[in-house]
Amino acid sequence: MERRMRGNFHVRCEWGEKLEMNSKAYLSIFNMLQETIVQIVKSGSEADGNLFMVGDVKQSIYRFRLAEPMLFLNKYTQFEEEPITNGLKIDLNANFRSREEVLHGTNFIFEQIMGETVGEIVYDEKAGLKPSAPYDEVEMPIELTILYEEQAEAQPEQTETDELELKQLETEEELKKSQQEARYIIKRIRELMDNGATVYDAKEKDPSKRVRPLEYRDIVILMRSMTWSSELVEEFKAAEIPLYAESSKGYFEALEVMVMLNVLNIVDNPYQDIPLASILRAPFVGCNENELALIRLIDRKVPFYEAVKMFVKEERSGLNIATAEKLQRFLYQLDKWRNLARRGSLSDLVWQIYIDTNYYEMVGAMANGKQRQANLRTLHDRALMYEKTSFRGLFRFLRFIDRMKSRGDDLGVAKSIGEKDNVVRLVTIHSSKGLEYPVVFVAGLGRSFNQMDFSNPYLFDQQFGLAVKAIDPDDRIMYTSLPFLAMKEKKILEMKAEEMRVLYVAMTRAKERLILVGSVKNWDKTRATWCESQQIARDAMLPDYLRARAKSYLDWIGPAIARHACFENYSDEPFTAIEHPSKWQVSAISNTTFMHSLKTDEENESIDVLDQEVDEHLLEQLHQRFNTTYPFKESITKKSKTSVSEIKRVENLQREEESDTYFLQTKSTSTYKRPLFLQEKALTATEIGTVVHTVMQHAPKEGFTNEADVQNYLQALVEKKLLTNEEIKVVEPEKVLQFFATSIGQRFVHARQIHREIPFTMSLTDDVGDSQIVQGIIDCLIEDADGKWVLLDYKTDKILPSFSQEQALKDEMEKRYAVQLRIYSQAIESVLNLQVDEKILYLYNAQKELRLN
Ligand SMILES: Nc1ncnc2c1ncn2[C@@H]1O[C@H](COP(=O)(O)OP(=O)(O)OP(=O)(O)O)[C@@H](O)[C@H]1O
Repeated sequence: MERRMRGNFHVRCEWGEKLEMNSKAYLSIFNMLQETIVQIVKSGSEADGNLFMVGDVKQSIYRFRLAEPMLFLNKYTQFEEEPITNGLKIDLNANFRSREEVLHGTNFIFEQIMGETVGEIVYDEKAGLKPSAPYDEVEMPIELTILYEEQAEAQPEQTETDELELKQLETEEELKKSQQEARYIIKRIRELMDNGATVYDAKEKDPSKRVRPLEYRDIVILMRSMTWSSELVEEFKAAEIPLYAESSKGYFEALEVMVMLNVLNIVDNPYQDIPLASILRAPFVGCNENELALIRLIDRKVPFYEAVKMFVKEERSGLNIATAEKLQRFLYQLDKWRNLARRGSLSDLVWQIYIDTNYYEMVGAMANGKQRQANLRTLHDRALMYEKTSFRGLFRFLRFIDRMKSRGDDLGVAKSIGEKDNVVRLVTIHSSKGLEYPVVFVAGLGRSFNQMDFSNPYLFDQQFGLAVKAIDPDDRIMYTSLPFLAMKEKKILEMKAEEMRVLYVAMTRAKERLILVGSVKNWDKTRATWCESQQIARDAMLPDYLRARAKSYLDWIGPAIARHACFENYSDEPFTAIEHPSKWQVSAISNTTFMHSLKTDEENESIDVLDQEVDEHLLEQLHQRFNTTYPFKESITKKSKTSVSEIKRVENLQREEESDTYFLQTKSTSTYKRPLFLQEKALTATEIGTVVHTVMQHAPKEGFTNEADVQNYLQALVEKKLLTNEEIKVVEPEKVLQFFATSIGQRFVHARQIHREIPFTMSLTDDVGDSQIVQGIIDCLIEDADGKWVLLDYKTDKILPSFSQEQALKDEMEKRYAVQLRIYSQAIESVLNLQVDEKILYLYNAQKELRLN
């Protein structure tokens, strides 16, 4: 607190007789706690006391830190210019910073928008900025540039427009608002530089040196937040204008920091595959993906570190000698670092790694090199600071960093540039407070204010406490309560007042040139809305409702500017402008101006390529690569796992013998069990097949003596819940009985062993050598009385009369089921190690047995 007080206040303070302190302060960022402390330590009353406070409430932009502008305002209204009992008030509105255009323009906007109801502060004559700095006569109006999206004209001739749009889409890139604003700013900076823009230094004693050429360091881009910073950085990089973006995030995501932390992790414990792979890919080891794959192939199971060591051993005199040597050097270094980690200090180790790998110099040569080097220095500083604590060792340091990462504590990208570096700066409006720059761009003015705070179901207020949304637990509804609504309205107004002050801070940072940039979607609509303010009486400020409903800075700036004479070109109707000394230069630019034509680039490229001589070697390689056919082309269509029925189906299809003419399709394609209520209607062929199989699966070995016997057996199946009453209705008892009368039925009855429903899984290798996992279920395997093994399969196909001839039936059955039974017998032979002597199909409907070859 003492530091804060000393850092923040102009306080002449006597603490009893003992303490005398001179400090600098801004009352505008005062909060209740600070006010209370100051009230305690000051002496005397307001009229004769020793407290001196200074501040500009229009710059109070720290409400999120509980700064309370009302503290200032209360004093401001109570204190008098010629006080008797009150405090003395001195208005310091002479401005020694900015050119008059900046100040008049700022006054013009804020006189219209900042008021007590919306804005909390009255921007009157006393608050207005008075130009007092000596500048030359050059005129520099404030620039307001609106970037808008090109609206597609509504054309009745559909086809032509579509084609046109399509063409546009093909040839032009899509631009984000951040990119278009960045490109505009870049263009403007280039114009200023190319046109020999100058900077006026009023403080320079030698009058001949007061005017000097504009440099990058004189330019700042101010934004409400850094959300767009990466896009801006990218665009500036492409335009080759140095831009320094102050950022509080992204330290741990920076490539160089990640690589170095990986090195430290590996020094701590090399048995970490991913960090190790990352280091091997880093330029100081220099392996490529192929080399990493070769290392892995040495042994796929061992940790990668082991694989590296094995690779070095095996390949030192082998084909990959260059890779082995690289890795050997790395292993040697790693050993050295591991030794240092055990014996020396952590910060020395970090620095030694930078030296051994030349990584510090290397990142310096990369894009944004200074920033990267600063990031590495910060890591070293961290290690140094860590050693000053009671903790020791690399392992603990890494855990400490891990904890920081998981907590989301980012170090912020390290500051890499000093005051003297000649770069354009991108900073938040908040961090620009108190500073000044010759040329200021304020960008992103069309972006919506952040309203996140109001999406919670509760709100806090210093004055009114807590307001929550109402919850009806019975109906499970949450709705806005009246107190919540009232508090939300208050908070939104406070937020807007704060945003207004943020805009004020932004505009008052400029010494000479102020360039305001914002994007809108539809310029015609926006323009029309802005022009509505031309109807307002000229001496009146913008109405409360209009200022209160603003969603972005442009919603304030636009309607205010529309009343200035500079807006004549954009106004459809003539209007009487407010008479004001401010000078503005308004321009509206379509975003298409900043789109790079992709097509032209491509065309240029192709022309370039055509001009070049043909590289025969490259051509040969291209031919080879494009004409290569995959050697295992057939294999890619095969399933790695399949069922016997699937193989059967595929083979049958291949033979094109799905002969519906002879056979009724016995099985429907669906193999899922239908729900009971559907089954009650009528069983499908598949279901009938399943029922018959169940009956045969459980049939007693000795068979049945008569139909009643079969009927009882079926009933028993229902009782055991193996079948339903509906299902047994489709079973014809005489057909079941008949089975036992056939020769195979008799062999069944007298069999030594019977195995039924045998599931199997086996690997089948086809002619090409591809293996496939096959699964299936064998109906029945019998060892008959003579010790012969018989493979029996029940079939429920309906046989048409045209197959009354034994041979025709046999041929057809052979075609249909030979594959299946062949696989079954292969399975039995390989899994059970038996020799299948006979393969028999039992045709349940025809009540015939067929022996297959
Ligand atoms: N009396 C003066 N004569 C000449 N120049 C002055 C005078 N007072 C201040 N300046 C100059 O005006 C500029 C702004 O001054 P200073 O930063 O103190 O203002 P400030 O009120 O703190 O501004 P802000 O709060 O808006 O950041 C500086 O460049 C400073 O050198």
